[in-house]
Amino acid sequence: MLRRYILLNTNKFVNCRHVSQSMLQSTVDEKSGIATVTMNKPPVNSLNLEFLDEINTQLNKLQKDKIRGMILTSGLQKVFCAGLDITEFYNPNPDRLAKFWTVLQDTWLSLYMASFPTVAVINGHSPAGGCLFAMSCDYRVMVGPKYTIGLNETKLGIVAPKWFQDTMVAVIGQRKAEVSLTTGKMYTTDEALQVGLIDESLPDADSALKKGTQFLNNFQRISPWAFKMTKDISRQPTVQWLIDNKQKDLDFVLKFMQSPDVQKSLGLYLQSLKK
Ligand SMILES: CCCCCCCCCC/C=C/CC(=O)SCCNC(=O)CCNC(=O)[C@H](O)C(C)(C)COP(=O)(O)OP(=O)(O)OC[C@H]1O[C@@H](n2cnc3c(N)ncnc32)[C@H](O)[C@@H]1OP(=O)(O)O
Repeated sequence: MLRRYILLNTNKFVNCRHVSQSMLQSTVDEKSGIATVTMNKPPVNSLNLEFLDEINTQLNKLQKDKIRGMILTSGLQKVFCAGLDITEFYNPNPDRLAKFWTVLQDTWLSLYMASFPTVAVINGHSPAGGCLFAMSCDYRVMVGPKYTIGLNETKLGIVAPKWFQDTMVAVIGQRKAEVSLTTGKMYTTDEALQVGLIDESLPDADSALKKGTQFLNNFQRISPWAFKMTKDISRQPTVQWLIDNKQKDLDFVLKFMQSPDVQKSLGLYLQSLKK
């Protein structure tokens, strides 16, 4: 493995393994075994087929490398992740859409059930799929106060799939999730903290990264096996539906996304984004 000194987001030089450099940068601190995975796909880290594939491959690699923890963050100025790339849904090629959705399912399962502890350092806006990724980590630290986070699918005229919804229920509870999902609510950092969607709010990215690292350091004294078993038991009810219904979920999406009404809503939403 290539060893070198590189500059991390913390502006400190640390001795680390440099794992990859493309849309995703991943570094592992040799001493702590903590990986920092930085999404860097301008302009907004939207999740298309290729990007998701890269994220999933990296998560699987980190698992094999037996890292001790992971921070997921963004290298962009003001966006953590804009969610799924809407152009994957608009006038889709059915074969590509099927691949895209399958890789999304797999990436979510890899992240949600990661064998190592994970922290999302949310250093920018985090709508829809971006919020799903953040909620799938074990801890969320968000840079405030100006960014927003939430599952806004209804505002696009689409529906958050059951496993997106269940992930939110697991974080903020049934009642709050229901109101949040039906209204497509995007929370400010303060609101997200109040409702329990994030665990901490920090004024800048450096202190958020430090806080995330502090959280991961808790696990130095915890057996990785005990951690993983506990997480599996806790998260099993949320993942089991997708594990049992991957094909049904895919069939739903293929049908739903090719319906004229949904295409019309998506077209209007894309236009409004371009404006
Ligand atoms: C029985 C029911 C079963 C249901 C089965 C169906 C299930 C379907 C589920 C579908 C689930 C979807 C989840 C999603 O993630 S959908 C994506 C939702 N994302 C958003 O709504 C975010 C939209 N973006 C923004 O709000 C903003 O861009 C931002 C993130 C706040 C950043 O703002 P900023 O001002 O910095 O940037 P711009 O808005 O100017 O954007 C720059 C360019 O990027 C393009 N863009 C933005 N977001 C996306 C995106 N998600 N996908 C593709 N492209 C995106 C934007 O158009 C600009 O492009 P331009 O430079 O060409 O103008």
